[in-house]
Amino acid sequence: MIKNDLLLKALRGETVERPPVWMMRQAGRYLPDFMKLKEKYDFFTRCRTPELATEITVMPIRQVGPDAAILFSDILVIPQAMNIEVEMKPGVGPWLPNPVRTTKGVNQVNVPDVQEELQYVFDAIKMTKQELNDEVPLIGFAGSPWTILCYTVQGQGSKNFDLAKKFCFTNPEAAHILLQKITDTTIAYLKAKIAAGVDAVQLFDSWGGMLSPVDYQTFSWQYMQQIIDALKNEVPVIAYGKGCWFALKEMSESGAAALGVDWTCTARNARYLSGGKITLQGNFDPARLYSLPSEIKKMVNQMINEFGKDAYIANLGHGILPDIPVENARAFVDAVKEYRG
Ligand SMILES: Cc1c2[nH]c(c1CCC(=O)O)Cc1[nH]c(c(CCC(=O)O)c1C)Cc1[nH]c(c(CCC(=O)O)c1C)Cc1[nH]c(c(C)c1CCC(=O)O)C2
Repeated sequence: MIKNDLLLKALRGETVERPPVWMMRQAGRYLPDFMKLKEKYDFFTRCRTPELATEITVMPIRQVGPDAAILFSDILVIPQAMNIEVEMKPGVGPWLPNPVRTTKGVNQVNVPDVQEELQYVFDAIKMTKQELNDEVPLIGFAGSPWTILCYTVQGQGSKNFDLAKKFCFTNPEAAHILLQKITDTTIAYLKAKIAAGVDAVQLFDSWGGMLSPVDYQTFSWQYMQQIIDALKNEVPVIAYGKGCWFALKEMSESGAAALGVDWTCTARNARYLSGGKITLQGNFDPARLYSLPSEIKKMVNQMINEFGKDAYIANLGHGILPDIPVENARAFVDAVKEYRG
């Protein structure tokens, strides 16, 4: 049904002529047209207006040419829907004026009716699917419960999420109640995204690597696993954990269709740790897109040779940086498309 189904083939582990390619955060600030819209509408207006979310989602498809679209939205629409105020402050990033740091605070957090609170996301998916006209698949996403807890407790971005960890380690009971509420909301949310038409789902555990391997199991992975269990029979799930190479074995046994890896792990190590069969996604250093296009192309070829063309999705190891020239992003995508072994 979908004309370019390379991503879906790779997620099923089928042989492909070349790997599919997309870029995390591809619907974003390195695109001049995105910056024009940013002048007119604030961040959550862009998320909440299906026409704008659709336009931004399709922008990189037309201007850079990856093999999949990812819906323009944010992982923080989930805490918003759970009755936690979230702002996007220009120059600062996410800002939560009333962070959750007590048992009482956790008790005030809702598990909402997602149809009521997040209908705008499902409308954006339906509109985007129409606009894409089955050219490429559409990826839906959510943050991992741990990564959402990080923002909910810390109240903003952080280098080490010290307050989030302090909360988990001093009040684990409340932390687990909060994580379960986020998990339940996320499952309902992603099921509704699938019903609205997304073809695959990615979980972003952007801050999983902040935890020790033991704490990762306790505070992050068990909740990721619940989400994967709930969705894996409906669409392929990609589990991305930044800095989580130590968990690749467990992740490979989870029922996820693919695992995202960052640039600190070699392809050989990632294949070894994940058992050699499961599809892997990654792992170009986003800062390497500052290199000249000719060098980017060389490095991309090397990356594909190391991962192998099958059971592989070419991507960055984390989101694209805001000041990357569009032609460098295009060099990355083109290099994968030109790959011939
Ligand atoms: C941690 C996280 C967030 N949001 C997200 C994550 C997980 C991925 C990752 O780790 O990068 C996920 C996300 N955020 C956005 C998308 C859209 C789809 C895509 O292109 O991948 C996705 C998948 C749009 C966005 N989300 C945001 C922007 C930029 C702000 C803007 O346009 O005003 C975009 C395009 C804002 C945002 N939202 C968040 C942060 C930290 C920021 C600020 C970033 C910064 O200012 O450098 C939280």
